Amino acid sequence: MSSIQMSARDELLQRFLDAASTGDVQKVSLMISQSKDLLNQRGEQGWSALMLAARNGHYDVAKVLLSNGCDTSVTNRSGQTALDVALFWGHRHIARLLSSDADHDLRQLLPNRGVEEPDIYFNREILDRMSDKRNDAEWLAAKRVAPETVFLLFHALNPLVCSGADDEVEEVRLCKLRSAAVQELLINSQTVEVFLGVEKQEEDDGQLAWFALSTEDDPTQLLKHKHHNSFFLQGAMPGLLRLSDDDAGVVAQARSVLAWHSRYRFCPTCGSDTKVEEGGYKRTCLRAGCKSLQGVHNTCYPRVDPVVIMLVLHPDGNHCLLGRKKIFPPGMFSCLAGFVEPGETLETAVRREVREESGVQVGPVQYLSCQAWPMPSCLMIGCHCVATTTDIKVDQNEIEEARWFTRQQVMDALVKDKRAVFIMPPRQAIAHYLLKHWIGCNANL
Ligand SMILES: NC(=O)C1=CN([C@@H]2O[C@H](COP(=O)(O)OP(=O)(O)OC[C@H]3O[C@@H](n4cnc5c(N)ncnc54)[C@H](O)[C@@H]3O)[C@@H](O)[C@H]2O)C=CC1
Ligand SMILES: [Mg+2]
Ligand SMILES: [Mg+2]
Ligand SMILES: [Mg+2]
Ligand SMILES: [Zn+2]
Repeated sequence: MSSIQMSARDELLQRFLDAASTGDVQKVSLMISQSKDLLNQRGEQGWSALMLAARNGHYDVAKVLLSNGCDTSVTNRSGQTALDVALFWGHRHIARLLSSDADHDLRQLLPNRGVEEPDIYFNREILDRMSDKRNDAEWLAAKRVAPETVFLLFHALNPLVCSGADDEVEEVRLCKLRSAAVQELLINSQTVEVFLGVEKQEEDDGQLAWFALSTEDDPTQLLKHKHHNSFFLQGAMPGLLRLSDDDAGVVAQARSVLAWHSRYRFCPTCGSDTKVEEGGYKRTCLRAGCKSLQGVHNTCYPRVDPVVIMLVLHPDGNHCLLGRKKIFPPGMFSCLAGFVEPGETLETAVRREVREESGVQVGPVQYLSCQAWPMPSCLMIGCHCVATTTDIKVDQNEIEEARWFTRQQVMDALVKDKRAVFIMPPRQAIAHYLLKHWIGCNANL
């Protein structure tokens, strides 16, 4: 476009951008004092004055632009901020200037850390795991036959529970069987047994031990002469969310270890058969000479998969980003989440998953709390973070929809107000806690 065709406005902007690009501090300052709205305007390919200064290493120009309140989160058509540009071209002093400013402002939006260890579903530990007893075969054998010992029964990873009603939502209790009731199972070589721990108590003597037993046999046969009103809880979600907080913690431990047994029957190193050791906490390869027998290998122990789950806050401090997967119940939106990949920090994983799933770029990240999630064995690492860009581009493979919701909309959903525009994740999910913590609501809703 020739300068003749340009409107006076375009021409003014072009002069301003040229001044920033060539490092003419005086001209930039003068033009801002005459027309402040030039600050965040963008020219060709969406480049702002700050990006051009960052591109060409003009520190003083960047400083003047920032001191006049220039927006550091603006992006060009390639989705780069001025900070990205400065980093790309190696102008570290400008990158430092941009990141310290941007980070400081954005960090102010993160909520206070709050309670160090909130009582989140699945996290309660009513047993002392006593891992030192896992190698004490004699002690374990004595506990196995002690009449008061508690046995929890699982079939296809579903716990045996009791309930007063047939209600689909009512809280259920774990069925605690005594050794007399599980004699047949204990001698069956197909039964997988895991020592869970002893009930927490002061005295050393008379410790009440708990075991989990997993059977492949027909559960209806097993139940014939046993507990009235007992059944295997069907479907991990939402079935497992019907347990009491005490029971949920025990199930988080038992189900994850049993799921590992069901998936790692053979040696992951050579494919040979394995034997169960250490009270159900180790599988050892039976083939002499297998590499897994030399040294310590994590393939022999139960696995835990770290998953980051994050509430992304809008740079305006008043919105948060929630998404929904196709499998969610209608109307429900929740925090974005994703598996941590090898070689990643939690912060990097948060930024990558948010970018992949929503197209939004994330700046500061703050860890809040975590949750055991035994489906089959995740550790949900709950974070708040602040976005530096706000345009949403959803990855349809993972997320059906993602939206910015206002603080008021989250409050309405939390109290189930009739104006609510979405449904909260259930109170048992850490996503619920991340949302509640952001709006500063500590009441147990
Ligand atoms: N407690 C809570 O509030 C919530 C818990 N979750 C849990 O977090 C888990 C991870 O979240 P997603 O969004 O699904 O993760 P994601 O965004 O990383 O995508 C999942 C995909 O990643 C791949 N993947 C990479 N590593 C994997 C691994 N170790 N195991 C299985 N798949 C792997 C698979 O292709 C899978 O389909 C979910 O499976 C869910 O159980 C998710 C949201 C809320
Ligand atoms: Mg993902
Ligand atoms: Mg995901
Ligand atoms: Mg992923
Ligand atoms: Zn092996």
